[in-house]
Amino acid sequence: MSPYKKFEEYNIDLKDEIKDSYSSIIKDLGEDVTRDGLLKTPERAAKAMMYLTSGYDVDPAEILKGAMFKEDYREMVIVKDIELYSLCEHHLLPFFGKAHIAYIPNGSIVGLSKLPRIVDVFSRRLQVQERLTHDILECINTTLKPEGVAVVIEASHMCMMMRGVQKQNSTTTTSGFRGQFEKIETRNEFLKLISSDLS
Ligand SMILES: Nc1nc2c(ncn2[C@@H]2O[C@H](COP(=O)(O)OP(=O)(O)OP(=O)(O)O)[C@@H](O)[C@H]2O)c(=O)[nH]1
Ligand SMILES: [Zn+2]
Repeated sequence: MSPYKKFEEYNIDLKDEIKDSYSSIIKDLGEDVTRDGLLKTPERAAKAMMYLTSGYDVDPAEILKGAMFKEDYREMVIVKDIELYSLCEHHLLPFFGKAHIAYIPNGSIVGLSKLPRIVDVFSRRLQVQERLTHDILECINTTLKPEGVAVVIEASHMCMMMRGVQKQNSTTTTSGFRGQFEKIETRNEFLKLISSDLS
């Protein structure tokens, strides 16, 4: 049996060490952990953090493998505007935005929902945006073995908004391209399609 859990099966088993650590942090901030509003906060915060990092327990390749279908469609498939929420590994503050994914099948297509699912798995780990982009790209490339794969992520980082340089409107774009998307025409077609509003 796979050692990995599906998110649906992920029933957070509270770790007392994490709860106790949050309790110490709150105390060290000068707060009274015994006051009514804070009494359950260490437990809530621990559960929230455990959920937000639950992607370590899930194997994203298994998610893709579970819904691969033989199909002779060899055009570009794009799933765009996939919302994502992750945690920056430097400050443990959220970064959030959108992922756009495309691939060109090579005999197999993948269930569409599985692409947002792997975005969630890799996002629910301590990340930097560059590695998140690369993780998604490589997972699709090595598991599905498509003719090509492209990933673009646009995100805002709370560590640059709430603190530090305090820039509210800057966004960061990262991208990765493999196979056919290394060709400029294919890459441009993808970039044009993700920036257009076809509705
Ligand atoms: N490349 C990259 N950097 C990130 C990401 N998330 C946060 N950072 C940056 O990580 C860097 C950490 O730099 P440090 O100088 O060690 O930390 P700091 O003193 O808190 O930096 P400031 O945010 O500039 O105040 C900062 O420049 C952050 O903007 C990310 O996803 N990718
Ligand atoms: Zn940060």
